[in-house]
Amino acid sequence: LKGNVILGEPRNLACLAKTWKGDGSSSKACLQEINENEGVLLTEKLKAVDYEYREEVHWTKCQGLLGTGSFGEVYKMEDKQTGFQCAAKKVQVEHFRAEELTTCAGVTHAKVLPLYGAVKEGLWVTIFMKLMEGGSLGQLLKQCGYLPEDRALDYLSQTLEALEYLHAHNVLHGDVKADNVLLSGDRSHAVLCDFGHAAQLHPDGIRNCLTTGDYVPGTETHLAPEIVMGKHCDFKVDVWSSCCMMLHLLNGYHPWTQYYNHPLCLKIAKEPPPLREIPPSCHPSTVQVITSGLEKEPTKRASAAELRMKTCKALKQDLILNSLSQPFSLEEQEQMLSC
Ligand SMILES: N#Cc1cccc(-c2csc(Nc3cc(F)ccc3O)n2)c1
Repeated sequence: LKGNVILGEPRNLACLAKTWKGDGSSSKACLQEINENEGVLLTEKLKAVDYEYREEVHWTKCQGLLGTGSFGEVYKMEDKQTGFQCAAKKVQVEHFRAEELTTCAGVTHAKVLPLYGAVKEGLWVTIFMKLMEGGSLGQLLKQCGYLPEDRALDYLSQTLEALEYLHAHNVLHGDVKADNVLLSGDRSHAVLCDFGHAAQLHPDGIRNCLTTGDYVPGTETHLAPEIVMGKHCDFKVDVWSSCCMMLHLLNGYHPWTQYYNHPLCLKIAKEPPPLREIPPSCHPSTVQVITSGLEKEPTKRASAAELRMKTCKALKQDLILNSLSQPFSLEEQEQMLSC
């Protein structure tokens, strides 16, 4: 069995990933394809052996399912040689989008989940990422129902930090939601993950239409009006989604779902923004944040950078007014005030 798995650089992974386009699953699924093993590992902690990196041979899943990502399930895995553990998402080749890797391969930012590499083995692509002990924000929400206002603001602020960086690098995430925000063990740090719906926008500012080509829209309840109307889209679609996530964090349910049945896209296009879903208990500065991010007209909508500033101001207001009631550690309060 020959393999072609190397220790390499993000750019090597980005160009190899483009050859993994889904059409391999058509006529070319010959025997050679089934046993093919190629990829790029970006860290020494994952070690290929004689250019091979195969499941059960060089790495193995440990414990159960961590979660479900876009187009594939996520497992905790262990490298058999080094004992290093990380997260791994297995995607069938025909559902694999090269953008999942090309958009985030070269990205290093404190609020974006680090990529450790990706390997194709037969008809499967496995993507390796840093393990986040705290699980996803979506899982935290399922456990505790909904979040207090300042915790929600803090996670929104960290998500907007990631979006600010990605947008500055012409990357649109495309599926911002609580399930794609992962937490550190103590749940104080949040990182954005899962670039399965990401797109690289051309910096010349011409807005792209996301409903053409192989683009698969993100989560319906979080889709911006311009996407459901098939209009040209830009980074502002992520800002809209981040405020849909904020409503989800505060209420414990996705926007629109308490008022309408599926398909929701017609309502998202026709109805005013779901501002009535902002809890009445929210501080005016928090209302202002969500209102600025849920502007239907993208040109009027706040950018990720602008919304992060507003979120930080709201946090400071909230913290000062509520500092006694929230059981935040002093370190956490300092972290929030520093944002
Ligand atoms: N660690 C971890 C962990 C725990 C729970 C959910 C997730 C999760 C949700 S989407 C997600 N995507 C993802 C995970 C990978 F390992 C590699 C590529 C991915 O797109 N992961 C990760």
